[in-house]
Amino acid sequence: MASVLRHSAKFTSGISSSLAACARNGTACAFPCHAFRHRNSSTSSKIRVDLDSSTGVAVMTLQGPPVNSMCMDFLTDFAISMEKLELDKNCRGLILTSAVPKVFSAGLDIMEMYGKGPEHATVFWRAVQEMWFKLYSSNMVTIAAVNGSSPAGGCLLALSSDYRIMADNPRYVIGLNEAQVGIVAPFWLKDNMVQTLGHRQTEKSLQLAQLYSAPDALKIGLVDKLVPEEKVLSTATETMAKWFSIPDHSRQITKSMMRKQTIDKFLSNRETDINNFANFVTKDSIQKSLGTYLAKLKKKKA
Ligand SMILES: CCCCCCCCCCCCC/C=C/C(=O)SCCNC(=O)CCNC(=O)[C@H](O)C(C)(C)COP(=O)(O)OP(=O)(O)OC[C@H]1O[C@@H](n2cnc3c(N)ncnc32)[C@H](O)[C@@H]1OP(=O)(O)O
Repeated sequence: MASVLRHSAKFTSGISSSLAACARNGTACAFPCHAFRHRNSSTSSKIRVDLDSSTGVAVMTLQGPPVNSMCMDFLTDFAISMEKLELDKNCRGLILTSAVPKVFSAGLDIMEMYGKGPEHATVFWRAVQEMWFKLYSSNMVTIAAVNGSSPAGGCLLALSSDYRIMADNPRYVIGLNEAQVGIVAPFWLKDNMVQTLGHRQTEKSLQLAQLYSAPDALKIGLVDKLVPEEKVLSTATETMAKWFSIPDHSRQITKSMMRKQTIDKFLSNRETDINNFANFVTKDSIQKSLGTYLAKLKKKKA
């Protein structure tokens, strides 16, 4: 709870923060103040949210270096930001992107799963479920602007969005590589992938823990569009306009109809899924796999 309060994202007026910035720099404000009239920003330790009320588009920027890994603070910030945006009548669409060079998100923070007891595993997994659930069931149009590598939990963010745009860079990878880490994608994430790629492709992707380069991800339909890196965000904004041309109520009902089965299955198995995770991740054999994987990640640098 303390952590929730500490990291509670505070929406502040864009006008006052811009003026404050000008005042801090001791410079005349370069932008006319009306340019900020409709902007609201919130920043927490891991996530920044900028909502332009005049367009109805919020940009959520992941800003947790070195790799935007999803630790408890990240998950808490994410849930709070989503709740605020969902309740904000001025917000119709959300773009997810990263401020960390070359990485969209490295997925779950492995340190949150390594060397921790079942109580921590329970709290952590509930927060992971909540992140997926809030995004997957969002009323907003959600677009992932994937401007870097996006393995595992990073791919989860993309998969649960309505549309995925990725930087056209063959060095960036995306996919669910959980099996490589010695863990298993939960059923709701597997279902989410099946809906996107189909059963056969998902089976191969998950069993082989495949990470696809951006061009390969486009080929199999894991992402919808590739654009040069500097155009990822602007393309996401243009794409949003197309989705906004459909009336919200009919688009939202259609989305919820398409996703209902997966959501219902998740909700009725949520507690079992948490218990399975806590039992699974605290097993000696799984801890050993996680330790080996972590060591490999560290060794990469040496
Ligand atoms: C019946 C049983 C069923 C029960 C169900 C059980 C469920 C079990 C669990 C299911 C969980 C599924 C859902 C999701 C899982 C995950 O997300 S697991 C995480 C997987 N992620 C990865 O494998 C990515 C690993 N990282 C990388 O590949 C690279 O870091 C990168 C993202 C491509 C970036 O590369 P680069 O820019 O070269 O950075 P690095 O030098 O590699 O890393 C910088 C530092 O960050 C550390 N780090 C990287 N990733 C993570 C991470 N995910 N968690 C924690 N830390 C990470 C890395 O070690 C470096 O650290 P330092 O060396 O200390 O600087």
